[in-house]
This record gives sequence, structure tokens and C-alpha cells, in this order.
Amino acid sequence: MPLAAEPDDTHEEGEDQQLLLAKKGEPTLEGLVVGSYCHDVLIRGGRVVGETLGGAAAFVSNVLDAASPREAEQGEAPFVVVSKVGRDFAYASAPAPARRPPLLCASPTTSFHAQFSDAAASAHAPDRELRRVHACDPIYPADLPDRRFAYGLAVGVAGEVLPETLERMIRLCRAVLVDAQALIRAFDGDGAVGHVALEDTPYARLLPRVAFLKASSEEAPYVGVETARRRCCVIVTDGRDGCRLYWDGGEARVAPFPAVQVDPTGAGDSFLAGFAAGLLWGLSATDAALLGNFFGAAAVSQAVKEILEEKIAKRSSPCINGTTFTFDRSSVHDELHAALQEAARLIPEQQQADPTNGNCGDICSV
Ligand SMILES: Nc1ncnc2c1ncn2[C@@H]1O[C@H](COP(=O)(O)OP(=O)(O)OP(=O)(O)O)[C@@H](O)[C@H]1O
Ligand SMILES: O[C@H]1[C@H](O)[C@@H](O)[C@H](O)[C@@H](O)[C@H]1O
Repeated sequence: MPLAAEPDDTHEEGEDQQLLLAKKGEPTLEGLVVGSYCHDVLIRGGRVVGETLGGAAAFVSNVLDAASPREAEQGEAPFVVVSKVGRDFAYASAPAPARRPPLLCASPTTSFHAQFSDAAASAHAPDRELRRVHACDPIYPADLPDRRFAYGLAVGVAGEVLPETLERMIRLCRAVLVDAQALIRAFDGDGAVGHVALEDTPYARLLPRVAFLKASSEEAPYVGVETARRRCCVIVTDGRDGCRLYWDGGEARVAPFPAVQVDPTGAGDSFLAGFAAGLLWGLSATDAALLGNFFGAAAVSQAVKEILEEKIAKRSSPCINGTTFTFDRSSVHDELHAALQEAARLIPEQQQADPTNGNCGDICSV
């Protein structure tokens, strides 16, 4: 596996034997996640259908907290998030930013409008058009804590992870995993998100010191898989088709888990975090990709959320801390129960109906 640090960099000799695996009795490995939280506005048919917390760092935090090893007594997985938002940030109390608060800036929070097409998305076509409407400050090398980390995740969404910041991550972390979207996104005058060839960016020279580079199938042509795989392991995610790993001398396909897609946002982020968590548990890269596929599928499903939105009218005031709870069946009980039962039934049914999922979550070397 390629190493993040060069031999004369910050790490001791022999430290690279098991990059992401804590030995018994040693403290849990600490991670560094770099990329900003943002505001996502979801638009369908010209109408705003949702506003949510976004930013790969938010999805990654949630998955790492759920899936990475932690010390017995500790409630949270050990990693820090370096993220920047403006004073307009609307989700400071959402779980991920509340646990790992962002740095506050004078510029507004990065914000995206995601325009979804009504046509059913094909496996390879982009299922949404993204426009960046605000950009927060970049993350500078000096914003990173001045200590060593076992692993780093560079997960920018709007060009905020500068080349010099990635270089600093590489110096601080034993292994760095990078989302290509942090490196190759370009924005036209209107904020529309496009891509540039990775080879033409200042990030290209850093690839030999990156462990894993993850790209979506849409980003893969800009990454140049054949060149990049000679420098680091490249993982190309392909939505409902799972993912492929390419390294110098081999490749493998890891089949997906079945999912009923509700919203594709965050699938790639959740995949990368699941993959990193797999490596932390000591899994092989292909088995870690299996865990990545699992979290990617879970991210797109959101079946339960959709049911709640559809079946239950939102209360005007939430009743959680100290306010009234009732223990009666609500008026929507029967409908809600039936909908949840149906969702639970859908998973194995879809697995049978879709022969391409027959080997769901399995690995084939190619
Ligand atoms: N419809 C789906 N069914 C099953 N698994 C899926 C589906 N969509 C995504 N996944 C899982 O999530 C992973 C990442 O998805 P995808 O390739 O769409 O990422 P992405 O385009 O980077 O997503 P985004 O930019 O929306 O976060 C896939 O490799 C797959 O494992
Ligand atoms: O919240 C989302 C998400 O983090 C995606 O990974 C990214 O592609 C989008 O730009 C962002 O708005």
C-alpha cells in the first residue's frame, strides 16, 4: 500500500508496517478529516424540496462515529474535523457539527443548489446538477492541528482543501485518503460545478504520497485512472453498480448492496468513510470497500425518512426535552406501521428481483 509520508518525513521507521491498524493495548488511532460543512438546497422541477446540512465532512463524521473502532469507555470515535463556515451556518446543533464544531469565518457558509432531474437517473448519468452559490474561506495549512494523525481524509466540496493544505495533511498523517471531488472541481461564473483534469492541477505531484484516491464514475475520466493507479490505489464508485479498485498491477470489482434510492447526496462521502473505517478495523482494501458499499447504499436509501415525511405532518413545536410525551397510539399509527413493514420487506424482495444484485456485496478480482 502506498504511504502518505516520504521516508524522511515525520514518521519513525517501521511505523508503516500496519498503516491503519492499532495494535492491542495501544491507544485508538486518531484521524484528521479536512473539508467544510455546507448548506445544500435540493431543487426538483424548479421547486425547493429540501434544505439540509451538507459537506462531505458531515456525512463522513456520521459514518466514522458509527463504524470506526473506539476505545471501550469513549463515546465517540477519535478523529478531528477541520471545517469552515460563516455566521449564517444553520446547522451548528446538528449531530456532526455539534460534536466537532467548525471554525467560524467572516465569509458566508459554502452553499450548493442541487438540481435533480425528474427522469429516473441511469447508472452512469449524473443524477443532479450542482451550483455553488456561496464559497466560504479555504482551509489553510495553519488551520490544521500541529500533531500526528494515524489517517487523514481530504474531503473538500468547493476547492477549500488547498494543495498546500493537502501537502500538510500528508506530512501529519500516516495514510491519507482523498476524495477526487476535493481536487478537480471547477466553478464557472455562475457557480456551476465542472471538472478539470487532475494532471493539470498542483495536486497531481502529491499522488504518490496519497494512499487511496476515490472518484465517482463521472469524475474518473478527469482523474485519469490508468496514470493515477501507478501512483496510488484508485477507487471508482459507480452508484448502484458498486465500485472498482485499481492498483498498479491489478483491479477488483466489489458488487453493491441493494438499495431503493431516495436521494443520492452523500453516497460517495459515506462510501469513503465506510472504506476508511474498514481499514481501521484491519480489513483488506477490497473488504473495506465492501463496508464502503454498505454505507453508500444506506446513504441513498433514506427509506425511513421518506416514510416519516410522507405519513406524518410535522409538529409545529418539537416535544423533546421536558415537554409532554404521550403513550397512546397516534392517529397515523396503522398507516405508519404498514409503511415501515413494507419498507422492511422491500430489501430482500429487491435483491431477488434484481439479478445484478445476486452477488450483492461480493468481490470479484478482474
Ligand atoms: N442506488 C444505489 N444502490 C446501491 N448502492 C448505491 C446506490 N447508489 C450509491 N450506492 C453506493 O454508494 C457508493 C457511492 O455512490 P456514487 O458512486 O453514486 O457516489 P457519488 O457519485 O460520489 O455520490 P455523491 O456525490 O452523491 O455523494 C457506490 O459505490 C455504492 O456502493
Ligand atoms: O453535501 C454534498 C455532499 O457532500 C457531496 O459530496 C458533494 O458532492 C456536494 O457538493 C455537497 O453539496
